[in-house]
Amino acid sequence: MTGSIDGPGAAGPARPPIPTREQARAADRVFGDRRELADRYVGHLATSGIERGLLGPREVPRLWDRHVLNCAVVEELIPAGVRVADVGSGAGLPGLALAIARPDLRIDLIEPLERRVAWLDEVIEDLGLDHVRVHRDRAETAASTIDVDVVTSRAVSALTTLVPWSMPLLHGSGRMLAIKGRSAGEEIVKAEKAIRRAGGVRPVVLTAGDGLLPVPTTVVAIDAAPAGTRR
Ligand SMILES: C[S@@+](CC[C@H](N)C(=O)[O-])C[C@H]1O[C@@H](n2cnc3c(N)ncnc32)[C@H](O)[C@@H]1O
Repeated sequence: MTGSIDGPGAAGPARPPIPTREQARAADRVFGDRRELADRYVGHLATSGIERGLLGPREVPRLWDRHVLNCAVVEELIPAGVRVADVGSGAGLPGLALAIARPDLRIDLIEPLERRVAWLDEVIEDLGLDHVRVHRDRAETAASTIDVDVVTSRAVSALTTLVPWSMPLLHGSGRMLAIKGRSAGEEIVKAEKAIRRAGGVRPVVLTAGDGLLPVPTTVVAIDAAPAGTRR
């Protein structure tokens, strides 16, 4: 996914895509009475998100399924009322999709690029998402200011790099949830040492959105071991 959703769009502003009947049904289930906010977010992605190069114009027809719904269904893996940090949010995926679905969470978006941070701030204000903050920072330096229960990410880096960036934000308690592709299991094997070194335990491949999306979202979940119990 890295690369295909980035880079300035050559085309002009696009129209927000209308979801198919199946996508609308899934969106109603995931966003409930906040569905209108999700529509508005997709509108931002399809217009200013493309104009300002946060996504490529080819992504417009797949904003609902490949991006917003694919990310929002991860909400089913997140307990009620917890603090969440989204590493490398870009255009707010999965962080803003989760924030729309789950007003009970407190969400910190971590994104180093200024123009992306500015866009995220504007969208958050327009949608009235008071439970979301944006931090202009890199994941590897954010642990001094951020302490959360769940760390999410999508299309940021391979697990070998992502685990040492994400685990410190949990401060020894909680879970990282990384949206991954079909090779999630192989990535876990490759990252075995990095997971152990970062204090991660019980890496598993989960799915979210079963029965809701034609292709459920694949997620790597890794728990944080409390500092005194690490081997
Ligand atoms: C390919 S984009 C993915 C954006 C979004 N997560 C998505 O799935 O659409 C990767 C994002 O990670 C951010 N990033 C790169 N290095 C980072 C770091 N060290 N810490 C936090 N974010 C980083 C980039 O600025 C970019 O927005």
